[in-house]
Order: sequence, then structure tokens, then C-alpha cells
Amino acid sequence: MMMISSHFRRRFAIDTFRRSCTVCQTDRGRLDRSYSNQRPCLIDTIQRINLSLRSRSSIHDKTHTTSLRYASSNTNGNTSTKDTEKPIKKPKKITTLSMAAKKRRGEKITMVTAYDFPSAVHVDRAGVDVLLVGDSCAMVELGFETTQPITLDQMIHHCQAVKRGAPNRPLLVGDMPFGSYEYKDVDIALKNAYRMVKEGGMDAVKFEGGSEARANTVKHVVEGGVAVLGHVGLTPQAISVLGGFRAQGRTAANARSLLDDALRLQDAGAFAVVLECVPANVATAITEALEVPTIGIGAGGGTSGQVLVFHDLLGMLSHPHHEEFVPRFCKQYARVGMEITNGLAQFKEEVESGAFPGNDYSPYKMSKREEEMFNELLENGSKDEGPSSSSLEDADESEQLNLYGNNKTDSR
Ligand SMILES: Nc1nc(=O)c2c([nH]1)NC[C@@H]1CN(c3ccc(C(=O)N[C@@H](CCC(=O)O)C(=O)O)cc3)CN21
Ligand SMILES: CC(C)C(=O)C(=O)O
Repeated sequence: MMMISSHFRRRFAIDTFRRSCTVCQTDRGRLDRSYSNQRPCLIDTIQRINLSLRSRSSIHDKTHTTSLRYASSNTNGNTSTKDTEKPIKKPKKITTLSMAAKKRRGEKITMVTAYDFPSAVHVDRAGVDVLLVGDSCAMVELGFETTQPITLDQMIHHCQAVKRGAPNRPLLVGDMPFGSYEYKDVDIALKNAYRMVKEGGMDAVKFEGGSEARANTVKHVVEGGVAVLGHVGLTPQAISVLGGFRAQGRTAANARSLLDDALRLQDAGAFAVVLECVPANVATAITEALEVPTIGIGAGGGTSGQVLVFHDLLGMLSHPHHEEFVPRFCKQYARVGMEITNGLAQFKEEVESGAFPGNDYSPYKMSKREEEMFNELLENGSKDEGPSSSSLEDADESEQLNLYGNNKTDSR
């Protein structure tokens, strides 16, 4: 057990290095050779990697690891020889200021809601500007019927995973959950916002609503040093007041009051405002009236940017439980749910038929000699002397070498 877990840790170190250094051909080459020959021993390889890592400057360590994501997204995966010679610069962090600049330049802002490590890695790699850890997590990830039940602790747990997946480039915004910021005592909101930043690793927080009281809270939190994203229109946390997930601002008076809400949030210091489920003309008018950017969801094309939920835009929610929650404004850019269903069905079928794992996926072999000795042991019972300690070590090492490698080319 100990051996396996330390093996996994070591393997993880290699894996990270391999991923982070696809630009650095020399070291990658060394690793590839050691894999294809299955010699020299893995530990030797790791020691060489550690030495080589230690001898690099911290700038290399930081820039190299993080920039690779961007090497792939910004250059369509083509790393030229030139790229291999100098470390690529650390990707530039998206900030509240760069978002404002985008609006001024007429460039659209992209935002995706995601809740965990692997999705955050994907969103980061795609070069999306803002990653929202939305409280829609309650519905999409945890299976609740509304966003209301999720707690601050649960939100922070998801924020931490997202932060690990996208630590550098996208602006990370954490949704303040229902019940964590609505009180007259605005210090409660500020304290909870600090938790999202300190514990969750978020760059900013999002509050729903644009009343005077809410704007007062936003002002207090911004003064406390936490950037705030506003959110008006359909504010799902208020579902029991709104009577359902319904579009907002569909009468002239309601649309006017949405504009007032958005202006209030801007005056309170919000760096941008989400407009959810409002008619396109209303969203356009609000966007033109505000200096700060607007991010639309179900609000037409006139906003400064667009946000969709990761699972929605990738068509991951073909599961019947989710289907009832997929709103009409959602375009599906992939059919991941179908792929998941098909993959699982095939796995089940192949296990039941015996086709999996077969020879191809049973990679761990004994040498002929060990096999013969083992068969003898089986025949003679267990009273014989076991193998010598040196042959045990050999076996351990060869097991480690075989666990991931064999002679297969690593396709990652
Ligand atoms: N998966 C998911 N995606 C989301 O975008 C999302 C969530 N969950 N959960 C939190 C909120 C809730 N959202 C929703 C949920 C449902 C509708 C919806 O059913 N809208 C109706 C409009 C009803 C009307 O006419 O007013 C629709 O038909 O699209 C809209 C937004 C957006 N958010
Ligand atoms: C839909 C977006 C704006 C959101 O609030 C969420 O994902 O929770």
C-alpha cells in the first residue's frame, strides 16, 4: 500500500513535469527515452528531473508550468523551435481593469460558470476571460432544485478546486450563496467575502440584486477591498419571491427599474453587472447607460460579454434530472452527455462480455523465471523459503516501471 501511494506521488511529479515542459524538448526527450527503454530505473529518472528542476530559476518554474496552457490555446498547439528556446511568458491575469478596457475597445468578454478542477483546467485552456464559481453548482453539481441550499462552506470547497485548476489567467469570481450577505449588518457580507478570497482563492465575489440595501452592501465590501460583480434581472436566489425562474424586465416600468438597479451597483463600485434573462433591447440599453461592462445570460447580443454554464454549453446535461433545468437561451456547442452515456454503456457491455480488460489492458507481467518460481510455490504450498530480498527489490522496481509505461507510446 505504502509503495503504491508513494509511487503515485512520484508519478504525479513526473506527470506534472511532462505536461509543464512540453516546450522544453531536452528534458522531455530524456524522459521519453527512459520510458521507451524501460531503463534506467524510474528513481534515477526522477532524481535527474528533481536536479534539473532545482537548477532552474524560479521564474522558469513559474512561467513554464503555467504558460503551457496558453502555449496550446494561443498557438493552436504548434510550438515552434523558437518557442522551445526561451520560456514563454506567464499568461497575463485578467483583471477588473482589463475587463473595463475590453468594453471600451468594443471587445466581447467571455465568462463560463464551472465548479471543479477538471472543468476549470478546460476553461483556462480555452482562454476564457472570467471563471465564475456559480451557486448554480447547487443544481448542476449537487442535484438540488434551486440554488438556495448551497452553503458558504460548500461554495468555498468548489472555489478551492477551481482555483487549483485555473490559478493564473482567468479572473475568478465566487458567487456569494443565499443567506451569506443579505443582512442589515453589512459586516457579515464583508466577512464572508473575505472567506471567499482567503479560503476560496477568489479574485472577486458576486451578489444578486440591486436594491438600495444591496448597493450599500456592495459599497461596504468594495471599500473592504473585495471586487464585486453585480447581478440583476432573474436573480435565482430570489426564486420564492419571483415565483419561478422567469424572465425579468418585460414591462417598461420593470425594465426601467432594472436599469436603476444596475446604475446603483455601478455607483456602489461593482466592476461589472450580470444581466440574466431580460429582453435584448433592455440589456442593450443598460449596457449603453453603464460605464462598467455587462455580462449577459439570456439577455441578447448587446451586452459587453456572455456567460453560460459549462455543463449547459457542452451538452453535458442530457441526463433526465438535468434536462428540466436547461434554459432555452442555452446553445450547446458539444454533446458531451451523449458521449458519457455511450462510453458507460460500452464499458458495462465489455466487462459483462469479458472483452475488457483482455490482454491489451492487463499490462503487468512477471518474468518467465518468476512465473515458474511462483507456479512452483503454488504447487509446493507456502512452506518453502520466499524469494531473496534482492529479487524482491527487482520485482518492485519492475512493477513500478510497468505500471504506466510498457512500450506503449504515451499519447498525452
Ligand atoms: N444548468 C443551469 N444553467 C443555468 O443557466 C442556471 C442554472 N442551472 N441554475 C441557476 C440559474 C437558473 N437559471 C434558469 C433556469 C431556468 C430558466 C427557464 O426555465 N427559463 C424559461 C423562461 C421562463 C419565462 O418565460 O419567463 C425558458 O423557457 O427558458 C431560466 C434560467 C439560470 N441559471
Ligand atoms: C448563470 C450565472 C450568471 C450564475 O449566476 C450561476 O452560474 O450561478
